[in-house]
Amino acid sequence: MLSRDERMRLKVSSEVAKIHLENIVSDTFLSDSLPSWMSHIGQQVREVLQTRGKSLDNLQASDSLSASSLPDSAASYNLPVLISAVLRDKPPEEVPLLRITLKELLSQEDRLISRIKALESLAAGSGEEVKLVASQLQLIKVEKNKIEEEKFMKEEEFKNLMKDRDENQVQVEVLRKELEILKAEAKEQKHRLEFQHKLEQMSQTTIKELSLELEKSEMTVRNTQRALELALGNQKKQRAEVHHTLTKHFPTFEELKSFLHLTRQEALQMKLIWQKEVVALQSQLERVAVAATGYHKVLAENRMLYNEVQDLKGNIRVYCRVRPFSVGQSGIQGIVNFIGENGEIFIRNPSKQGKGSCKVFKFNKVYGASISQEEVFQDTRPLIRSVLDGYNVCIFAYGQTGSGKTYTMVSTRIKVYFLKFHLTAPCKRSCEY
Ligand SMILES: Nc1ncnc2c1ncn2[C@@H]1O[C@H](COP(=O)(O)OP(=O)(O)OP(=O)(O)O)[C@@H](O)[C@H]1O
Repeated sequence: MLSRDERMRLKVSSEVAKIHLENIVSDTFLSDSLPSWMSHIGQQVREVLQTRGKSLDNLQASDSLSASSLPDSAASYNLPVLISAVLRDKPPEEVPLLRITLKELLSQEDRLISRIKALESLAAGSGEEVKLVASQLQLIKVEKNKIEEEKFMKEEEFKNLMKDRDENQVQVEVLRKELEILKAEAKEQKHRLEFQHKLEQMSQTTIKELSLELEKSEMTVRNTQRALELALGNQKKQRAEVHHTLTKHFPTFEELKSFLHLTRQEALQMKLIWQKEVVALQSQLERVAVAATGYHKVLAENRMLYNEVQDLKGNIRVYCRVRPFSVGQSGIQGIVNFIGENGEIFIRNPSKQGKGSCKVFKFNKVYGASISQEEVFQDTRPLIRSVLDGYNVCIFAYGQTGSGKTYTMVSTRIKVYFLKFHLTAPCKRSCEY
């Protein structure tokens, strides 16, 4: 009797074999490239196999049957019947080909049956295998524990390695920084050395230049020495010549000496005379100085009196000047009727008749239209003198536009008029503007 598990395993094996056989048959007979009679045979084989499959299912369903109870030649037992059934209707020329194909099918079926048997034997020995597998499982568990321990150890090692790596990284960082510092120092040293090298080069060139200059100056000294020696020789010669000349002209020198002595005596006498004259002049100067102080006093008094007179004449004086008609106004009749000698001017009003037709105005002085600039400036002369004496004076012109203010004040001949005062140099400087 087969157990339920064994039967299931057998069913699976037979299903696999069936599918395999079906595939072979369909590959062989149902291809589109085969002739129609071969496809027909394939179809018949499939049907036969399906009926066999059904019988197998029936076999598994009934518990009274066992796989071992099947005869070994069960498949071959049915196949000859099947072959004879298939070949019965076929023409004789197709039979050999079909026989070969069916032989192959038979051999494949045999192979499948032997595989089913092997599977049955496997199912029989499964208990022992389970035990084997359990022992192997135990061994595997032991191995697993070992592996886990190893794994733990490795993890610990890994952690230690990581720690070491971190420490090493820190050290590497420190070393890198030190390396950078060393690099910077090396760079600085390199710069310094380069600078020193340059300095050395410069100093070498300077030394060379100096040595050249030294050589030049040595040459110059030698030349100068030679020139000096020459000059000394020449000087000696000249001195000898001078000595010779002196000895030659000695009598003339004696004459000159006596003449000089006489001249000196005369000069001394003259000096005495001049001294007496200077004393006399000094006394005269003192007298002149006394007279000058008196003169200055008198001059100051005179100035004071003069300015007092100016004050008495009036601190504010008003002069009137009548402007002549210009060239284009020759046909117009003037309104000035009469100019008096004491500063009166009579103005006529043509729009009025009788008493109110003439008005009289009084000034310090009235200048007529024919009066020249010199005459006007002559009257400012006393005021200019007061300015020179240190008094403040202001002269200004007043009148309507075009009445001749600028003409009167800033004549081109004003400078000429100033020169007529015959001023002393310092006064002249202060007056010119
Ligand atoms: N006494 C004079 N004789 C001849 N020409 C004169 C006289 N006075 C003025 N004029 C002429 O009259 C014109 C006007 O004179 P000026 O420019 O001096 O007037 P003003 O009063 O200064 O005028 P404004 O107020 O516009 O400056 C000028 O052409 C000037 O040469």
